[in-house]
Amino acid sequence: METQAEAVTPAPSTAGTVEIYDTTLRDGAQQEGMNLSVADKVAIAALLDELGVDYIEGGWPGAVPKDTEFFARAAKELDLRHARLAAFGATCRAGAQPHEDPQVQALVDSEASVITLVAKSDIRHVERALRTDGQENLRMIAATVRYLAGLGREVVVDAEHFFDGYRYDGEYALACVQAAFDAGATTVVLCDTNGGMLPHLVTEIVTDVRARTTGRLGMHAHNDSGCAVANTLAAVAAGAEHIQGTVNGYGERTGNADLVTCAANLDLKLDAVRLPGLAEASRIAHAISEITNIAPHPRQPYVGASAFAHKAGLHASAIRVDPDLYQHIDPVAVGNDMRMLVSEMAGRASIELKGRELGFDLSGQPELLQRITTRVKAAEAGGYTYDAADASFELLLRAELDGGRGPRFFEVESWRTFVEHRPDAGPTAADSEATVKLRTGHGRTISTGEGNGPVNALDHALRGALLGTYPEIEDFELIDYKVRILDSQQGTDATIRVLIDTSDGVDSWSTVGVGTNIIEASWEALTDSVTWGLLHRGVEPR
Ligand SMILES: CC(=O)SCCNC(=O)CCNC(=O)[C@H](O)C(C)(C)COP(=O)(O)OP(=O)(O)OC[C@H]1O[C@@H](n2cnc3c(N)ncnc32)[C@H](O)[C@@H]1OP(=O)(O)O
Ligand SMILES: CC(=O)C(=O)O
Repeated sequence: METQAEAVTPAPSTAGTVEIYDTTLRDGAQQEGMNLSVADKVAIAALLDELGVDYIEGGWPGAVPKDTEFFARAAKELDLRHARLAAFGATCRAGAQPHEDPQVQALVDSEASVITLVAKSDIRHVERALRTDGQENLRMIAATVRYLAGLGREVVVDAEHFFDGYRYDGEYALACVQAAFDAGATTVVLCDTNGGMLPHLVTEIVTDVRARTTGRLGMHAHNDSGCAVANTLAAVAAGAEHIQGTVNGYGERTGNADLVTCAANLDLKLDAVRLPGLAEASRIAHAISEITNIAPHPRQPYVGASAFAHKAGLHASAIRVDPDLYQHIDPVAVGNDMRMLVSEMAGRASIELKGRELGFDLSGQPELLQRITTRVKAAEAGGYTYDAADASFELLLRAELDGGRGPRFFEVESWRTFVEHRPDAGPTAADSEATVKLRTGHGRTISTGEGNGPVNALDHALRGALLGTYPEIEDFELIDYKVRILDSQQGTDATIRVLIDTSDGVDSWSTVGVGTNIIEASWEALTDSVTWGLLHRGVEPR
């Protein structure tokens, strides 16, 4: 069987034996709510190249105007070191010739050295969606591949609905694969377009296709059965040498196979890939989340913020001996970090390891560790949550180390706040006022603040009172404020937990306050926030 067009030079693979093909910019962009600008796409492509993927599918030029522009800009702006750009499009239309089809011409005009064609391989789709017959579809595939390969392009064929098509009419699905290889496709990618496959079916089908063809096979899995990564790995085990997926698993409906998870498994566990940027994967996946403006999923395998976060005391006690006892890999391999979470489930080992993470050596101090553990458990029983408020935990730890006192940048004399309802005020007018009286080494200060809501007014008043002594707080900005009612059956007497996230433009930190009064709880979280911020700026109490 002829599997390669002579004119085609295979892509130099940076990986082991399996090629990594990213489709974040095309299939990933088909995710509900995602809308990438051309500049976003260029920025993501640069990050994907840093990750070290072999191919970056940039979009469908000729169909989506932004994608046409992407290829034009990419040629000028991107200096790709690892990856080759692939332009995606369909085979020529039924009854047409590829050189006359404007959509095929747009692929040529994109100047991408790799062209990926989506081709029907399920006879039901051929007859019902394309409204043509099986022979004509085989002609469309062969003619389009031959035309593009003849122009010196590497041609990848995505056999759409391959698995469903194979189960319905295996001979026809295989004939589509064969037609693509015979015409010069370097790779035929078996697509689980509807995402409903299970790993044992993928193993069975890919094994059969492998036995009956000789060209490079790929796998493109959607996640509708929750098995996209497993299906991709099953395909590789059965002989596929090219995998497609998207960073963070973006994609239509439930998404595509998460490419980083797939590649990390193939690299670290199966030795089938060498991804040059794997050790930067966490940063790159998060940077791409920033660009897509879709919050990263903390429980994402390998790169999620919680992927190596340990909460249970028993886990921590074993990790203290050897982190491998509770981790499947060293997080450094994917640029992630092990984190200890302090909570009601903590034991002394959790506190010792968290202390180490924060720069305190608490080893050999069992009484101190016990005191802190007891205090944490009691506070958590009362509504505090330290696994979401590292900064407040650090202040608690410092207080225990300092005989119960802890860092003090100011002494609060009193504070008060009130809300005034004025029917004639506009919607943006401040409706609250707060007064804070406190003392620093520079003397007594009284400050009044206005705000939209009493907490905002208190924040302004506290800043006003401290700014003269500690100008550093000018940079502190409250970036998130969350309130949770802990025992809602108590009605207006319920315990309230407030979590505040603060940033100084470089770092961000989280603090917690608890009380039956939302303003009191907020005040506690606010003062912890200012104290931790000053401490970490290296400021001495003045
Ligand atoms: C599985 C996948 O995710 S594949 C990628 C899907 N991505 C997208 O669809 C995003 C970009 N798509 C588009 O911008 C538009 O759908 C376009 C430009 C491609 C086509 O738009 P239109 O010409 O208006 O056609 P429309 O979208 O209504 O229908 C698709 C046409 O392509 C045909 N078609 C579908 N698949 C193929 C194929 N593999 N080969 C050739 N023709 C195909 C359909 O039969 C239909 O033809 P018809 O116009 O004769 O009915
Ligand atoms: C090609 C493609 O995106 C699919 O079949 O899902």
